Parts: sequence; structure tokens; C-alpha cells
Amino acid sequence: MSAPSGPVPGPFRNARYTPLAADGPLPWDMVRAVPAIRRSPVDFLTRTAARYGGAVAFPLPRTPVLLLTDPAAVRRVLVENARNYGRATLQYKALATVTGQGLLTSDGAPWRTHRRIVQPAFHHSALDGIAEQAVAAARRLRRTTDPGPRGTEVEVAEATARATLEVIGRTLAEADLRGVAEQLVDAVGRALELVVARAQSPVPGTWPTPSRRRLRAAVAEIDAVCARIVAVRRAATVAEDATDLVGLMLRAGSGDEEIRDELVTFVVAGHETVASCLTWTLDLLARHPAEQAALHAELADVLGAPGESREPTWDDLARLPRTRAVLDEALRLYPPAWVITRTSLAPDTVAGVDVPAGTLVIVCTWALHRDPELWPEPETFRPERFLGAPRREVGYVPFGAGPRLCIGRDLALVEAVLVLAALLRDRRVRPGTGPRPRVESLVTLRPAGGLRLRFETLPG
Ligand code: HEM
Repeated sequence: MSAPSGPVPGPFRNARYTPLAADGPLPWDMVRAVPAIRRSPVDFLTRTAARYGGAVAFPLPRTPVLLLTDPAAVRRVLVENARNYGRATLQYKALATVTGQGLLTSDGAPWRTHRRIVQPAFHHSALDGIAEQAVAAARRLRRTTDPGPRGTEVEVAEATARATLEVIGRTLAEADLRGVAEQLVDAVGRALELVVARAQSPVPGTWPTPSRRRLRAAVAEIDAVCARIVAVRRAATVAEDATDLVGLMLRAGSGDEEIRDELVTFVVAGHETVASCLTWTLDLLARHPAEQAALHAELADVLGAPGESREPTWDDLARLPRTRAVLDEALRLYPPAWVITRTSLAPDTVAGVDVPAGTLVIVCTWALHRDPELWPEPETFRPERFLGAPRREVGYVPFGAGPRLCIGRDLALVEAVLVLAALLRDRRVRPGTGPRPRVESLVTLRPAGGLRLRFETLPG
């Protein structure tokens, strides 16, 4: 899949349909592909990259569109020349109808200022508190997945979403806002579904359709809930050492609308992503008993044998490398952020292709993570790839890379390692009854219609 570096040979048969000197589908290939794109955008992009190479031009003459899965090219866009690539893409514009101008959708000075203000919420000292919250959330998740004497089947996508909701609630606002956070997450989830459905619909977004009215209602509800959260936090004194998002922004003198936009941004970015990661990790473990047994051996070593094991803590994190490797490998195969998009601000050269200003660049993490040159037997779930190996600099970007690297990466990994360890220290997960769901690529990757898995008690 990797494209050769250096100038790309031409001319290409698609040269009439794109200003980019890269191979790619013709207009009628795209027309024929519409049903496949609707069914699974992620499969379509992966097949397209496998067929045409690491830099693919789509046949759109007015807005050049470049699909990248070549690791060096991805690095050029996300890291080396990151300043030349902004967020004014369709994906982020659609998201901004819900999030407003938060960290995910903004660029330049407003982005830099906000990133600096909220950074302390992700410092090492704040993550310690997140660890406690993650273990508490796992305790409740354990009750949902309690195997009883004969085991039990659980819809895990919903169960993990409830668990991660509690943790994100703590990051957003220090006060116990569980109920309010739940309402916020619910309204944000509804709004995002409408945004995705509208993006796939041929009806122009400005028409007064029922979905437009529903979207407006959901956004109004989001506004009202955020106003309540901010008002409660404003009414209390914000401690000097507060590390919750709202507290940090109030202390920095941010306005209500700025805080609202970041609150929604963090719900969008930090809730469903971690839930998606945990869901697919459990699915992979259920389908790979040997890998699950190796994980259980580590958990028994660190937390005690199944019958007498204890809850994990922050201090255990460094002693759970296999648990972490299982998650790293799950994030390779099922990266929740399955595409990362940018628009070029000035001309650049990427993988030998001259890229004019205004080009839409699509990095498909799903396809990049399946490049057989980087990942031998790419479809095989093999956590060993990440054990003892130095962290990869190229070809692995589940959290993005460069200056726009996910601000919540460490938090997400602390949370996911502790939830997984707490959940599986004395139980095993197996495939549930019924067919395996299709992978639905919406804002994140989700099992279509949910995923049922079976939990059983491990013998002591
Ligand atoms: C497994 C979980 C997660 C995954 C896979 C993930 C993935 C990503 C990716 C790929 C980006 C970069 C997007 C781009 O470059 O266009 C990103 C950015 C971001 N993520 Fe995460 N994320 C996760 C968890 C979280 C959590 C827990 C939070 C917050 C509590 C969070 C907050 C953010 C924010 C605010 C940004 C924008 C950062 C910026 O541009 O400055 N994420 N995430």
C-alpha cells in the first residue's frame, strides 16, 4: 500500500478529472461505488488505497481530494508541515454545527489559546484522579456484566458508553454532575446522528426539513444543559488548583459560549472514542482465547488470582504492559477516529504529488494501520507487536500526530487500561449468540445494532 517516495510517474488516466498527479478512480467508478460507499465508507477507502496506492486522487476538478495511506505522506501533513493544513473540511464543518468553535474544529490563535488553558486537565497529577474515577466506573460496569453462576450476555457497546460517560463527566466539571452530564451526552449523541444522516442525504442542509428542526432542538438542549453546568460552577468558588475543564476556563476568564463549545467538544471527542476502543477490545479478546489467556496471566500476576484479586490502581499501570499492548493493537485494528481530514492552506508537495492550496486531504487511519509492509499479517490480532517494541513514530496514528495530537491520549489510555483490568481480572469474555455485527463508520467506529458478548466467571 505504501507509495514509492519521489516524483510519481504520470500522466494518469484520471488526469482530466483532477489537478493532482496521482492515480485514482474515474467519475463513473465513483458513481458505481455509491452503494458501497453508503454501506461502508471505511471499506471503500481501504479498497481504493489498496488498488491505487498510498496517495490517491479522487475525480473532483474543483476541490482536489487526496486520500493518503502512505506513512511518509501522512507524517508530512500531520507533523512536518502541520501548519499548512487546517480544519476547514466538510467533516469538521459538519461537526462544528454541534460543537461550535472548540479544540477539534478551530485553528490558529483561538486553538492555541484554548489548548494552553485546558492542558492542565491532562497533566500527570490530574490523571491520578481520573484513575480513581475509571476504577469506580469499572465497578459499576462489573455489576452490569455480573456473570452469575451460569454466565451472562451483555450488550457491550451500551455498557462501555455508560462507563466512559462517568469518567468524562469528572474531566468536564468537578462537581458531581453525573445526571447533567448524562443529559448532555444524550443530546450530543442525538445531534451527531442527525449531522451524519444529513451529510449522507442528497437534500441540501439549508432546507427546512424535519431533521433540520430536530437538529436545532438538540442543539438548543445542549446549549441549555451547558448553561446550567457553567452556572453551577460559576456559583461555587473555583479553587486555585482546580483541574476540571470548566474550572480551568473560568479561571482563565473564558466566556460562556467558549466554555459551551469546549464542553461539547470534549463530550464528542472523549466519550464515544473510549467506549468504541473498549467495545472492540472486548470483541477481539472474545474471538482470541489464547490472547485473552495471556492477558489473564498478567492480571493474575499483578492483581492476584481470580478468586482473590483486587481492584487495579494508578500504581499498577506500569506493571500492566500486556493489557496496554492489547489496547494498542485493538486501536490499530479499530481506530475510533477512522479518518482524519485537513485542507491545505498553501501549495505543498506530498508523496511526490504537488498539492495546491484548498486540497482536501483524507488520512484513513483504518487503511494505514493495515499496510502489510508495516504490519505483517495486518488482519491478525497480535498484541505482541507492541510488547517491548519502541513506540512507533510512523504508520500508527490512532490519536493523530504532531501539534494536533489528541489532548486526551494519556487520559484515554489510563482509563482504558484500568477499566479493562478491573473488568477482566476474574472473568472471561466470549462471543455472544447471533451474527457478528457490521462495523459502522460514523463519527467513530461502532458495531451496527450493538454487540452482544458473554461474560463468565474465571475459576479461582
Ligand atoms: C481511545 C480514545 C481516543 C481516540 C482514539 C482519540 C483520537 C483522536 C484523534 C485521532 C485526534 C486528532 C484528530 C485530528 O488530528 O484531526 C484527537 C483529537 C482530540 N481529542 Fe481525542 N481520542 C480519544 C480520546 C480522547 C479523550 C478521552 C479526550 C478528552 C477527554 C479527547 C479529546 C480530544 C480533543 C479535545 C482533540 C482535539 C485536539 C486539538 O486539536 O488540539 N480524546 N483525538
